[in-house]
Amino acid sequence: MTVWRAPRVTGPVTATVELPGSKSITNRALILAALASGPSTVRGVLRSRDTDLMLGALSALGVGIESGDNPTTVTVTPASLHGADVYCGLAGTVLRFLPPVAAFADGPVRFDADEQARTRPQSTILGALRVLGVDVDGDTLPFTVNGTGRATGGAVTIDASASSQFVSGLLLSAPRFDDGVTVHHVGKPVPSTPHIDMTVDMLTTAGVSVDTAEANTWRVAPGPIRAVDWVVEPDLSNAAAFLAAAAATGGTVTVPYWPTVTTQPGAQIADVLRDMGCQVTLSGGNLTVTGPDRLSPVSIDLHDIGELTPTIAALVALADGASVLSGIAHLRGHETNRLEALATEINRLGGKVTETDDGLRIESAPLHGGHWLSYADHRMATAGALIGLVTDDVDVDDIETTAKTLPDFPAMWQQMIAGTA
Ligand SMILES: O=C(O)C1=C[C@@H](OP(=O)(O)O)[C@@H](O)[C@H](O)C1
Ligand SMILES: C=C(OP(=O)(O)O)C(=O)O
Repeated sequence: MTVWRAPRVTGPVTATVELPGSKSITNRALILAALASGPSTVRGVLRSRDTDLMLGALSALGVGIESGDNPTTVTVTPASLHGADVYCGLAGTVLRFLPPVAAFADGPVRFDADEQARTRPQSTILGALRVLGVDVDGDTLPFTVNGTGRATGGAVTIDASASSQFVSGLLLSAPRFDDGVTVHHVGKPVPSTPHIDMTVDMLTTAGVSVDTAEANTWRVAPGPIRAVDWVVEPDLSNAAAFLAAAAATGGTVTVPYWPTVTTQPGAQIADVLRDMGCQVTLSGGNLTVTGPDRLSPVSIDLHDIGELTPTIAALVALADGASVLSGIAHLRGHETNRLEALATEINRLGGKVTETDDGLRIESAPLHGGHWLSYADHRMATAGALIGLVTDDVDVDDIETTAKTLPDFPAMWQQMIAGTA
């Protein structure tokens, strides 16, 4: 594990930063392509730990996965699926999207993952699969889905308040079940609903009928999944850390190829930065953020966009005044307990952060250097980089963990600040 001295600037950062593909779109496109009625090409594929784990797992199940000289273009050829060992790393999208796919293998599919993944919520999707007629051994990692090549499907009621990925995972494979799948959610509100919209949108693009007329209910009809040549948008949640660098330094950062219409929750970083006093423009596909002299604090419900929390928490720790981030109790089950981790690490550098029932209260305080722990969480590592950009002597532990979704992060960050004082 490398301890990385976060590069420090004293002037405004000015840069254009091109982001690789979205993790969430890549892993959905790969699943839909693997279950489709013919071969597809996926362009703009993110190559990172989470997406390479998905590629590896699909290949182990028998799906044809090919990429030529350009690793971001992948041809996926569906095949009958067979039993396999699937390793999920710490990837929620692999942990929750692949067990339903495994129902269609003709033998046992054994799932395992990183030690840290064992505390992430998982049993909900396994219980749902049992209701849908799938034989599953175990409720926690490691577990086995005993695929038989087909499954009945039908209606299932789950509590998806711990993760939207339970809903997305069931919906992505739903058309392959004999009777389709209807998912009802009962419980506290489902977080990250834009990610469910992304799932529904991509299923619809692949010719699948999804009925969302009733609140908290998703009905997917059985039927073929059309082969689609997918083009993956840049990862807007990963873009957030770079845009936040402009906000923190009074600089200007542009991210090209910003989609005008998207289901990615990361797009909402534009509104958050505006609320903090940044100028934000979208023109000709370029999203440009210019930071203010002083950042304003914000009180904001992040329930829909929880994945942006580490970046926003780091940024509001640099603002003038107290911010409250709410609606994110479910982050305690993300890569790590993100509420505890953010409070601990910002406080270690002199910050004033308290955990609330469903979020964080972050007051302004002068920050100083120190060791920033990453907890194997890519977004904790980038949050440390952001604070270190404007704070002397911040050492970010395990910077390699950014490879979960952005393997080139240290080089991209360095390139962003090249030429800045
Ligand atoms: O479906 C997806 O691609 C994701 C859904 C969200 O999960 P939760 O609903 O568990 O927050 C998000 O935080 C995660 O990064 C990606
Ligand atoms: C919560 C996240 O990841 P995962 O897909 O592993 O849930 C994230 O990337 O912020």
